[in-house]
Amino acid sequence: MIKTENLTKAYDGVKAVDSLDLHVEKGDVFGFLGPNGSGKTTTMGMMIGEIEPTSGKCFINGIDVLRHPLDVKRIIGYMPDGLGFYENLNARQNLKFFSEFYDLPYDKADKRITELLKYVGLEGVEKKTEGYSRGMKQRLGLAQALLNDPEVIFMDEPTNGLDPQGVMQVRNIIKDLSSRGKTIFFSSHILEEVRHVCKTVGIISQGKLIAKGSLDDVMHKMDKGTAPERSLEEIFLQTVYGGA
Ligand SMILES: Nc1ncnc2c1ncn2[C@@H]1O[C@H](COP(=O)(O)OP(=O)(O)OP(=O)(O)O)[C@@H](O)[C@H]1O
Repeated sequence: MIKTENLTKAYDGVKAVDSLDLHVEKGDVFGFLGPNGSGKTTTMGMMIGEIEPTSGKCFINGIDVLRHPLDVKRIIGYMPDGLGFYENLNARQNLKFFSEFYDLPYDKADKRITELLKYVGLEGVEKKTEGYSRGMKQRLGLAQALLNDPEVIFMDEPTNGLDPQGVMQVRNIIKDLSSRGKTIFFSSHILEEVRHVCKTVGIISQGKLIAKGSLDDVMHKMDKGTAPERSLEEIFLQTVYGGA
């Protein structure tokens, strides 16, 4: 469960995230939609305890992120937008390095890494990550985010730059994680990306949450019944970008 209360971040007096009140239920796949610069990454940064809010609060499974950041780190996984790996190490070696941040005994970590490499389709890939395609890096990033078998998983634009096959693979993994009861917070600036996997969505524009609920409800609210023939994509684009 993810809950924010009045969560706000200002940079030099300008609010990147403005009074965000969100509630994501346990087991939900929540799509956080908004254009570039709308505040998605900043919001996630505050949720995972990497960005200090200017004001407001955030709770993960009832734990206050600001007061107990390490407790929160133990139960979350984070897949950032820009993935950083040691390029001269292979996938297993990278995961081994990251596993040392968790209290996993050596043999347990090894077993977990083997399971995860299989899960994301990188089993048997021995080459260094410098030779990885973007899709392979995304899948390794996902494995990294799942190392501690987190209850709540944050993904910042996880399908960004992937080809259709890569997009499908990430979507299938998200669906599988959801079927195992994980709570997933997934950001994107593309409506199509969240439609396939998300149960509920929130739309952020210029730091403010302008709608939340089921995708149909949200689109219905934003449409205001003015042009019923418009597609969801058109309604979304008009609302957040002000386009035609
Ligand atoms: N460290 C920072 N210092 C100053 N301004 C920042 C900083 N980080 C973010 N911002 C500003 O806050 C706003 C929200 O940025 P953020 O990265 O959260 O948006 P986003 O929705 O994730 O964008 P994108 O889709 O491009 O990743 C932007 O105007 C950005 O320029």
